[in-house]
Amino acid sequence: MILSDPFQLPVIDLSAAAGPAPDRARMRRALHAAAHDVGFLQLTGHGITPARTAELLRVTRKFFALPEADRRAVDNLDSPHFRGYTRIGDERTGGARDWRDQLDIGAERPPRVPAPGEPAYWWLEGPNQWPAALPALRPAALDWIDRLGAVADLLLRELLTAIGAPADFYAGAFAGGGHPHLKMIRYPGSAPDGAAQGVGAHKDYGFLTLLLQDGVGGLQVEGPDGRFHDVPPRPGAFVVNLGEMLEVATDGYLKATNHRVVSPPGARERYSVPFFHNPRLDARTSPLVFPHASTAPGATRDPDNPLFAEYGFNELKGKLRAHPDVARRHHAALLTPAAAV
Ligand SMILES: O=C(O)CCC(=O)C(=O)O
Ligand SMILES: [Fe+2]
Repeated sequence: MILSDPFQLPVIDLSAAAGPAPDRARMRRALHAAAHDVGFLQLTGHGITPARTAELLRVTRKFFALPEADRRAVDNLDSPHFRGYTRIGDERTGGARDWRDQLDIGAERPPRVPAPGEPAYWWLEGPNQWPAALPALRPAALDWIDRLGAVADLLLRELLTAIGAPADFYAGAFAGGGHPHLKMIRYPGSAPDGAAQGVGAHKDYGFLTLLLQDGVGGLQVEGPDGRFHDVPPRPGAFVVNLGEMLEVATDGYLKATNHRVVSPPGARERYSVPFFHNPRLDARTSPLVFPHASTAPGATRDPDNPLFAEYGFNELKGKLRAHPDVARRHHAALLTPAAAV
């Protein structure tokens, strides 16, 4: 007998949002269950064409194929805004080294250096660093941010409707475009010491993450049994997971789920591009008004990972922890937990 894998992620076809009412209702029921029970799903029917997706992966691979000097020309050590290139082994999750390199990109905005008394999270706003050796990257990345922002916005509205909340409850938190974040990532195979941590177990900081992964695999999700389960790549689908803000907003009714990436074996490379649908830095995530609020179990309480309702503090916590070299170089004064908030 073949047992079905209980961790096969639910597949949600977002095109049903514009379809006949019965299809829409069925999709919303499935979305409600996925967000409440698992916190992860595979998203199809999102309207991003295979050609556009292939082009983004092509430009991602090209960036990592540039000579090291061209990648180092946009080193994130030179950005107080945590933008640019992080070398393999310079990022940390759960206190241990991640074996990946990456390019961090956000909305292209002028720097907003916090004045005395203003929250330190304004450091997270600022210009990107674009690789001069690959001019095609900038338009491709900014276009992807726009398009996935629109998909994520629709998905969030469908999710809020699905659980009985007003669809536009968080419109104010995203006013002006929110604080989107795109990460182009390469996992360059196994580390020389044999450690398998591509990226360590973590939750994402914001509302929703839409992940494009290539065909290699390695992403794993923590199940209710506390074990990590593979999320096999599904061609044409984005892996979607809920971030800490939705867990905070719903007092744990919706789940931000731990996930990690196991390094590909040997010298095999894996590429992925998560898009993080984050609200404005100064958005205070108000508790969601919805009919299931009374059954919410409470958000996770982990002394090593406090959850902040004001989004900017939640992201700043993560960035200081993940990029200690950038933090030491530009933000030494923020390195005590009390200073960061
Ligand atoms: O590369 C992946 O598949 C996941 C990456 C991830 O979880 C993250 O960067 O937050
Ligand atoms: Fe993540």
